[in-house]
Amino acid sequence: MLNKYTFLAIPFRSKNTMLAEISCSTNSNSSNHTTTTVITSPAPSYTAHLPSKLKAFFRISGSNHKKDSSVGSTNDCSLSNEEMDSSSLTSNISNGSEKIVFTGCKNIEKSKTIGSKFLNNHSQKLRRVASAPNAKLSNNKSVNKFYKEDYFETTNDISVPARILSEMNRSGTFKRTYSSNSIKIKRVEVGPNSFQKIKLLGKGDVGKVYLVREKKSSKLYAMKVLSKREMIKRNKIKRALAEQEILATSNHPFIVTLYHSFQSEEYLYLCMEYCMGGEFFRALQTRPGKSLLEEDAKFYAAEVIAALEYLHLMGFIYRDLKPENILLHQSGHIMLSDFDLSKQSHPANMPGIVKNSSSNAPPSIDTKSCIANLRTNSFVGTEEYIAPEVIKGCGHTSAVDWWTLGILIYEMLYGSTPFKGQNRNATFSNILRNDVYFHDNGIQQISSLCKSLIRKLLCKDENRRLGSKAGATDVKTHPFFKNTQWALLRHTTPPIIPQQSFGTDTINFRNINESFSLDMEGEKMIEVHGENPFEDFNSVTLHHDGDDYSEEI
Ligand SMILES: Nc1ncnc2c1ncn2[C@@H]1O[C@H](COP(=O)(O)OP(=O)(O)OP(=O)(O)O)[C@@H](O)[C@H]1O
Repeated sequence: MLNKYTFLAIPFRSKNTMLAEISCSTNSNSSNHTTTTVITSPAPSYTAHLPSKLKAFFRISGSNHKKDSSVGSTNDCSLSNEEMDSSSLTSNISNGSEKIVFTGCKNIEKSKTIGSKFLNNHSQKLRRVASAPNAKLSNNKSVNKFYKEDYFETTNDISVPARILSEMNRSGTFKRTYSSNSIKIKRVEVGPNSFQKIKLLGKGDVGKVYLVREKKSSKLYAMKVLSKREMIKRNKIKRALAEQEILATSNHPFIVTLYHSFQSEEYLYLCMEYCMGGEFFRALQTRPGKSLLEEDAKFYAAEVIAALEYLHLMGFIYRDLKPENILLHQSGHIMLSDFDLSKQSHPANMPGIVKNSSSNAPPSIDTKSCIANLRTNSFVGTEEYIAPEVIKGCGHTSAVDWWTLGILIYEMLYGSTPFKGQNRNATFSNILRNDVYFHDNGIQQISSLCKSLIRKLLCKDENRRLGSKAGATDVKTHPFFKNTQWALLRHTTPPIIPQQSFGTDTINFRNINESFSLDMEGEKMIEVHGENPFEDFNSVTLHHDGDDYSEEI
């Protein structure tokens, strides 16, 4: 007997399409079942046929639903048997050319059949809008332009509520919603002078990341400041533009949130959610043997897979997965950051459908097809994490992300990467020639299922690598993840809860000396051949529903 039915809706780029993780759990816990489906949700009228909890859950463009449910919560989204009975959860409402089919019923077998039928019949009709941000523009003005006034003045009408939700602080969980309409993009509402610099959190080769406080709201943010001069010198302009686009387009619990992006004469600014827990890398370094227990590693691997699945669906290859780029939210959940090496497919393809031959479970999503047309040649990545096809320089695809996942899982368990050599050439040679070797790490016996997963991810032939057929679905259905409740990840307590940081103490970050200070006074416009090469950098402010939990100091 089915007693819980849980949903996690993830928007696609098109506001009319969602990816929904549907978890059904039965009284006998053994038959837990999770599936992924695609829902197109074009017209508010369809909601009339859905039970009220689902109405709140799928907030569709034009509908006036109360914005009170946290997506994926077992509490607000589990339906009682009566609700399931009374509303006959199967809705198939046609509205002109668009359809919404929501599958679900008390009887899990029936649900599966309906799901399969829908996906088979309608997979060709799912619509996606290529490269359009997953959000509504608040007005028709182009937000792509370089507004001079933006970086001199702070507007007075920032309507960001500054109260802390005590529940959020107690539970440490996310309050944001992740529906397609939960972001509103507006012309940028802040500039460098709107923030007070508190501390340097990290630095890269073209920029620095600061903990800053917004003067008006007293909220803390992480501000990435990129030097235009350095970007021009190092030919990294395109990467900065790509990073802004990916951050502004993404709306996922495991991907760092962007709030503002803007530029001054000499710098680009990305104002992001401050991940108080610091780098996952640092958390790993402080563990015995710099490693995690297998079950704990499985948890982080699952969150990373969920984030990669989303990125691939959006048409992005991440290309730089490593513990340094995984940040920890104060709740302990991961947040992928640093998208300057990511690559976007223009346009992303429609997701395909994978039929599940082994059981009568409904089909799953094929994320591989979303970026099947994207093959790129640049030599990017981090030495120990680079995939063989990148070293060979014969072009690479989204399969590189599954390779890096294999390295990451190995590193989480063994405290080091599998192909590390004495120097760069030795490392590359190991990557190309050596099989992965599982030594005794002296701490725990790694299960054969886990080793099998790693071996399959670290397959040198990208066409035979796990993930090469249907993307994330291949990886998620590996028996190692048999007990993983994909839809409930966000509501699972993470193995490491970062030391609670109070205000600006940055205890989870190492101390970095600031060798030079960013001088924001007296800036000079940077031009190349009389043109502003950063003209296409989007200066925007993004309002997210449910963001009123940010810490106020
Ligand atoms: N949102 C954030 N919250 C907290 N700390 C952050 C955040 N973003 C970045 N950092 C810190 O700043 C460091 C550098 O950030 P990031 O890797 O994005 O910069 P980068 O200049 O692109 O570096 P790289 O040259 O390695 O690509 C991170 O490793 C992390 O310690």
